[in-house]
Amino acid sequence: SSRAEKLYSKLPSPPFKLPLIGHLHLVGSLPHVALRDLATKHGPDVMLIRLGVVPTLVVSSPRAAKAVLRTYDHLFASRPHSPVGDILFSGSTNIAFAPYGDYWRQLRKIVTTHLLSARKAVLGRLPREAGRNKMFRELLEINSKLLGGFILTDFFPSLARLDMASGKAVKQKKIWDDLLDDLIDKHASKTVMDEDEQDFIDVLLSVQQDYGLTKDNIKAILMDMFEAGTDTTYVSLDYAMAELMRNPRAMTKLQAEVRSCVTKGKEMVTEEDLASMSYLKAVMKEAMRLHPSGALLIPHLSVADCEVEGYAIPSGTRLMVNAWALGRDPTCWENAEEFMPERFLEGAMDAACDFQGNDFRFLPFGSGRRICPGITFAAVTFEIILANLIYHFNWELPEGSPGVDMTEEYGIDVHRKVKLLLVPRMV
Ligand code: HEM
Repeated sequence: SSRAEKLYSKLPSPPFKLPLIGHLHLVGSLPHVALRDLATKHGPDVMLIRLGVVPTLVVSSPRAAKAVLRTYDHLFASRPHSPVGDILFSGSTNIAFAPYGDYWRQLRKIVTTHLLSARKAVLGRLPREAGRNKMFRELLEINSKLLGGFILTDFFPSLARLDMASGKAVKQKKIWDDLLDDLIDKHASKTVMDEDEQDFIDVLLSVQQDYGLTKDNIKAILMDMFEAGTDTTYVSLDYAMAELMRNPRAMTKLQAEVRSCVTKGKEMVTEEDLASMSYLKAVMKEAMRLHPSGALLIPHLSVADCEVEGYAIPSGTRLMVNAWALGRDPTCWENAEEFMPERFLEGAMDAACDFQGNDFRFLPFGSGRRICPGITFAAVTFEIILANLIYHFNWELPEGSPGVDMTEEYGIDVHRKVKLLLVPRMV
């Protein structure tokens, strides 16, 4: 509307806006980096960019992040409509894309009370038929590209039906459907079992009637869990290993801690051993500070007018919070670009910093109503896997390796482009 346009025109905004595509040409292949650089010059707290026809508020300072994710969290807790999300998640009926409202609230309740409270690993109990895991990985990778937030359909809604991404999404959805229908049917025909043996699918089926979920709803939730619960954790682990290989001093320290905290002779590190591993937890935080896999979180959408940093923001504004930029802001972190897990240890400067959304410099899981519901699950998974990798092996780069390549690639999660190739040596 012309009123909204008037308000948008008052916000700081980068120059070089083009007709139709807006600032899209400035975003490039690594949007979190490009947006940080643009923000530094044109709007360090908030700036307005036009992605195609869509006005988007980009938040890049802790103070502004606190305004949109705490003070006005309730007003920014919705999601923009995504044509690709509609196709993949049957009308965006998954948690991550559902608009703010009763349906979303109910799904959050289901996952927090039934799925993520218990210790159930999503992939651990999937059938391991040949080829299936590989197919899952490929599906997840394509999904990630489709959902990354910088695809044409999102910014030129009128083109949605013509766009390639939609075509790909339709194909993609068909493959997911076949896979999930088969899994759900197999689970539905199973006889009652021990509660401990239930996986995510069993649990969802057991509450399906209470919550009035359709099969399509269940499939959308499962895709969310696979998407959010596997790649993000895996990417964070990959970054932690990559940083440890680049920082042998930190690796040595972690090895010493892990090996001393586990009872001698024990075969695996288990959850009970983790409590005393403070350096391990610091390594996890530091890897996520430098490499939050959701670099720009998931886009939010405002549902009412409000004022941020002195600017009036109209209802219906898309919001991106640059968590990657917050974690590297040289004005709020000492040696911001360096991998220094020590900063999070007791007695150090950032000892009190957690990733529960209370410290607005550090938002790898977001904050407020849309905060990741999988934090605890992700942290335990991360710690247990990294601790076991370190407990059993010394890791080396292959002979003649030029070192670890940290080049990034953007998708719904930001990941390293080149696979990490390491040689394990039994301890
Ligand atoms: C290291 C691992 C993980 C990271 C870095 C991560 C990060 C995030 C981020 C940044 C968001 C968006 C927050 C926002 O929009 O403001 C998010 C949302 C979400 N995450 Fe995670 N996540 C991880 C693991 C998991 C796991 C293990 C699960 C579940 C199995 C999960 C489920 C979800 C769901 C369902 C949402 C959408 C929430 C909503 O829109 O209400 N995540 N996560």
